[in-house]
Amino acid sequence: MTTTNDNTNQTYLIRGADIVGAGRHDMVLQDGVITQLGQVDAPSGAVVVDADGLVALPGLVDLHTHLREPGREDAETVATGSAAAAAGGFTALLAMANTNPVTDTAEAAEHVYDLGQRAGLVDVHPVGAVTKGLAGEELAELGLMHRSRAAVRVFSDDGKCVHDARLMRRALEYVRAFDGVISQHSQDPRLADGQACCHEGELSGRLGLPGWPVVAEEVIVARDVMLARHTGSRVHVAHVSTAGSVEVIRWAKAQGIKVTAEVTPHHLMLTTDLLADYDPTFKVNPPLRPDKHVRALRTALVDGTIDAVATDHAPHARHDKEHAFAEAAFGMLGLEQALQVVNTVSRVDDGLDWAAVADRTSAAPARIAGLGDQGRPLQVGEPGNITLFDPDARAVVDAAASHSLSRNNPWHGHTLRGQVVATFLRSRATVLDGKVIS
Ligand SMILES: NC(=O)N[C@@H](CC(=O)O)C(=O)O
Ligand SMILES: [Zn+2]
Ligand SMILES: [Zn+2]
Repeated sequence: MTTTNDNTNQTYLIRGADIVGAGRHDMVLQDGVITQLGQVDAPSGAVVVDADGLVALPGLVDLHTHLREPGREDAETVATGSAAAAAGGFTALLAMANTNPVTDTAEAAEHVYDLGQRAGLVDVHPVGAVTKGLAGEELAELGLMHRSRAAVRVFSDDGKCVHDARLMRRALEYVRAFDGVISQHSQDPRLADGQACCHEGELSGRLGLPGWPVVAEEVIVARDVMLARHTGSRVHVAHVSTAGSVEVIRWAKAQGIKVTAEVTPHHLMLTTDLLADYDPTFKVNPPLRPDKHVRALRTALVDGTIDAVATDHAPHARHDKEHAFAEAAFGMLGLEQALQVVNTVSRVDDGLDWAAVADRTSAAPARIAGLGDQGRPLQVGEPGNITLFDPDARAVVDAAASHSLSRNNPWHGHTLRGQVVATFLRSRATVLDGKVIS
């Protein structure tokens, strides 16, 4: 699918948005940047967007997206994933390396980068694999990927844990030279064996499903923060799911260790008891956890122990997902509902104000990934990367209405709060009136 945008030079006047960090103002977007802020007259030829009652946030940045191209274009392509991202208010995403072939060379990274440019709806930044083929045996070409056109800065074997401590140490040392970061899928393969498919606890016993214990995650988080301390490098904990991991990260940050962390929308809201019907939609890695962990994750997001919300958008084709629970693929969609979930959760808890939402969904992930022109405050002269969000809308999620090629949407049928109304990428509308512009 080719996407054509003929609105590149269009000027927009966003009328009366509640601009995070700036108050209620009009905003003019032109030539890639915010050119005016305040009470302004419509420049000639400007498209006026009535933003009364809408919040303007810096465009969202996702540290953790699975686009399935190359290899599984039946589940997602760079173009369809980009459309889902734009619809969700994103202006940039990091595309995980577990494609086929794996993104473990400069050429592979440039290929994904170019597909993102061609789709033109969000900035697609490929994540590079830490080890060749994600096999956990030999470091991939980290330096070459960084020096490529794709300028890779985030590396991850996500889907698999870099469990060899010596390899993890070497990877951390390697990326320090260019302020890169290793994003770890924290899961000890000996504590969470190949059969495990849900949280180990009272429910897994009752359902007769092999579970994996919280400690399988926590031992790797603990090990990695010590390796980060030893090397002075940056480690990022992907999809934190347990209260114990939060404690370790909180401690490590207090020591000045360079650790950052992300939590997914689903781990902020959904709990393990959804598995009672053996619905594989809710099968995900790491697994949904009991309420006690969900509460710890929310608290950690509010107090900043967890830096960012990241979707772990993991599309899967029907024939991989619609199986008996034990055989179904791990993963769920997340791009289109992420901001709605954060809005829903933070309304309930009353913990996150809009400045904090903007930080956790945009500024912090942009900083972690080293994306200089994303996550910037909404001020004159800054890039026009903006999401307009209606915080009070209520929408019933319909999986069939997704831009994703896949339908494994855990929010299907849920009523969530809020709705993305418009998204602008460097002043160009990628979404208007809730519709992706293609
Ligand atoms: N999250 C998942 O359950 N699945 C991810 C891999 C991963 O993030 O570990 C996938 O690629 O499908
Ligand atoms: Zn993972
Ligand atoms: Zn993932």
